[in-house]
Amino acid sequence: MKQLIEAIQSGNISAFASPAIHVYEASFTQIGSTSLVLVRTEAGKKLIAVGEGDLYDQLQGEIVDGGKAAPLSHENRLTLNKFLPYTAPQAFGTQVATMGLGDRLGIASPGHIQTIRGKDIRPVLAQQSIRELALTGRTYEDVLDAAAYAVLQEGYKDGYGADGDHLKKEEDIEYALRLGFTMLTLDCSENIDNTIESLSEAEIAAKYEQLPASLRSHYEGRYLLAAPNVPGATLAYTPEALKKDVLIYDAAINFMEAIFRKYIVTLDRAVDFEISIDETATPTSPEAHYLVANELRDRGVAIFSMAPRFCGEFQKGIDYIGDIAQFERELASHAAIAVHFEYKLSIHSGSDKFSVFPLIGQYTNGLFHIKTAGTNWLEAVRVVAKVNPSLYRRMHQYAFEHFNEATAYYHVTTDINAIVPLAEVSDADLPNYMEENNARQLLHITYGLLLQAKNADGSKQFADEFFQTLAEQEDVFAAGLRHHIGRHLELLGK
Ligand SMILES: O=C(O)[C@@H](O)[C@H](O)[C@H](O)C(=O)CO
Repeated sequence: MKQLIEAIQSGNISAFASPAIHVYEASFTQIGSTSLVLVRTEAGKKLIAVGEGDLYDQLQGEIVDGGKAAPLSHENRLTLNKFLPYTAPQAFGTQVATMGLGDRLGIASPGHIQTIRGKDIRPVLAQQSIRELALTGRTYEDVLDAAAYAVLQEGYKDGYGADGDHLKKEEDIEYALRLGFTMLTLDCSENIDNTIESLSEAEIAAKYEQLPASLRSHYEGRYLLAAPNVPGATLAYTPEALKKDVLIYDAAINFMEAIFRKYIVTLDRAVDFEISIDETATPTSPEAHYLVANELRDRGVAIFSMAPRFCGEFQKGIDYIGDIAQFERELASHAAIAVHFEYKLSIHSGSDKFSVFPLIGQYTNGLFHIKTAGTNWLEAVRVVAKVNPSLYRRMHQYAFEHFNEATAYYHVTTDINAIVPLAEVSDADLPNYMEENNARQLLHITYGLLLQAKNADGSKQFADEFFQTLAEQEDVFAAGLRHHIGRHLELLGK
């Protein structure tokens, strides 16, 4: 360590070389009289600080050879945020394309930064839903810590976001905001009445008539007397369709407004407020999208992005399923509506939707928000399949045996019996599972079960070996992300 300390003191860390210590040269930073670098040793990653001053004094660590070796702790991350503002998340607003790069493991962000750096799009590195936290056993503190240290490690100073994703409960919104999350994705699925879809026209009319007359005349006056004029959007309301949309979305619109007034308007900082109506059984027609957006604008609710549920299937970790011509027609209207109301269209379950990425880039004019998460986990699984076949086989088999349990969390149409049996696949061919939709979804939605699985003695059945493998293959994992997420960006026109 002494030679490293001397190299840092001289500001010439590129001259330092050691088989036991990998220095992330891009992390080298000088603040006042403190010099700082992030390194990887056999014992894991740590900060090495040299010099004196507030930053040096406030970092918690042990003195080694005249310098300070500090853990990548939550407390030290908060200190770094104070002295290195670029390590704290920021809101981006509606005028720059953004990409959610959900990292369920806390080790993918370096590869994400290497992929996105220099492109006309900004990363939301700290994106996790409460569902993901529950399944991985992580906290939002963990998510922010991992993203901030990755930003330091890569010396990335173009800004990153932190998205409290698919938040339904006020306590979760308060939790994310308290920690400084800069994006909130309000999941309105529990306020959207999907039961309306199964009613007959007569039942819908009868239910609609039970609404207050003032509410009915409000909607009828705004949407039936004249078709909305949104350049690029094809919108036509019929009395029957309007009644259905009012019954499906009115309560959700009230929920959106209530959360906006209670949590967003009262903030002393910018937060990107996203409305998510994608995780519902009801596809969002362009007319329904316009109705929700128009009501929000007239209530003074300003949003950063809206995530409709598109026609067809945006399932996890695999390409679009559906009629691409219909998707294109409706996408044109959805994108035009977003432009009209001055927010970005948000594409959830954006992982691997390669067949429609060019359309999304085209119709949004490159101004969109897209979310990925599962595909980043699957790139880690791909690395394991390549370098640790025994572990992959055990994980695959466990996922197969527990698949039905995982379908409680994610909507998929996977046929696990179509997956080639492990016994018929050589070690060399295991990575090919990541090219097959059913296997991708098998390994995708069971991530929580796999990471939390325990042996009889309480030890982790896979997680420790999984993370050790990924730590040994850090560069392979980053290269895989650069390739795979790079393909996403290329097809999106970035
Ligand atoms: O798995 C989750 O809960 C999230 O990744 C969620 O699916 C996210 O909003 C998303 O769409 C990622 O593609």
